[in-house]
Amino acid sequence: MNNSWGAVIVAAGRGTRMGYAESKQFLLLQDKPIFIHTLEVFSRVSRIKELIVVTGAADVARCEEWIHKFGLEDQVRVTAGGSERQDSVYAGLKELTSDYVLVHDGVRPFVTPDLIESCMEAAMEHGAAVLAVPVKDTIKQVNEEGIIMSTPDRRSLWSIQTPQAFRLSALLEAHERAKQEAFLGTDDAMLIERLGKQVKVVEGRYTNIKITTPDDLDYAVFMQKRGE
Ligand SMILES: Nc1ccn([C@@H]2O[C@H](COP(=O)(O)OP(=O)(O)OP(=O)(O)O)[C@@H](O)[C@H]2O)c(=O)n1
Ligand SMILES: C[C@](O)(CO)[C@H](O)COP(=O)(O)O
Repeated sequence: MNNSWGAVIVAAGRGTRMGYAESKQFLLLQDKPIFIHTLEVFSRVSRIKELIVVTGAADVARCEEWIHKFGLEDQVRVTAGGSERQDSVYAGLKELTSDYVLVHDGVRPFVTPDLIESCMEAAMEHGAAVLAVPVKDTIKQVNEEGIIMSTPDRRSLWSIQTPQAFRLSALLEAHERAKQEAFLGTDDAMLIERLGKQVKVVEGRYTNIKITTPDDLDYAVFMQKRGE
């Protein structure tokens, strides 16, 4: 079995929860767009031979310009995404020819090569793997009236991150099934899980945040200053 690797970096969201006119993946951290920081980490993992950025159709040209400006043009291709994250991932998958794929949020710039590689190793052993961290808070299930219904055992709860790694053929099949059945998931592992397949959880790091809201951006600036 061959083990060639590609990666899809999704960067086609609007950043509604961030609340800025500019999409959050294009905001600058130390004079560099957030998605470029993310791409630079992936470009340092030598086993990844195909690197696709998925962005909004109207942003393809400026993404290509940034990719050129930061010297990544030999490693990275850009394609247009869709209205949901899942559509964007699918658009990226269709560009790949590798045996395995990593899917990663363009707005998780603090991932590191060692985390990416540990996810890749686990996917080659188990077929599918995701990074995650154990939840630190007590989690409650709450009903529409704001009343606590249950307290799940925290020892079995993990906060799921990206990258998420899969055999490309399996993830394409899972996306096509989800599309046919009008199922929309919040991550790619869900699409594999619903086909009855196992996904291995690999312990990541709390610093691998997704920049979602303005407080995450403050934390990202702090992390950059600290040299993460
Ligand atoms: N149609 C979409 C929606 C999201 N994403 C990407 O998926 C990642 C995680 O999504 P999220 O944090 O939800 O980003 P947004 O959709 O931009 O944010 P919001 O939900 O607040 O609008 C981001 O890198 C985002 O650019 C994407 O490529 N295509
Ligand atoms: C894929 C993901 O980053 C895993 O935590 C997350 O599910 C994306 O979710 P969002 O709804 O797009 O924030």
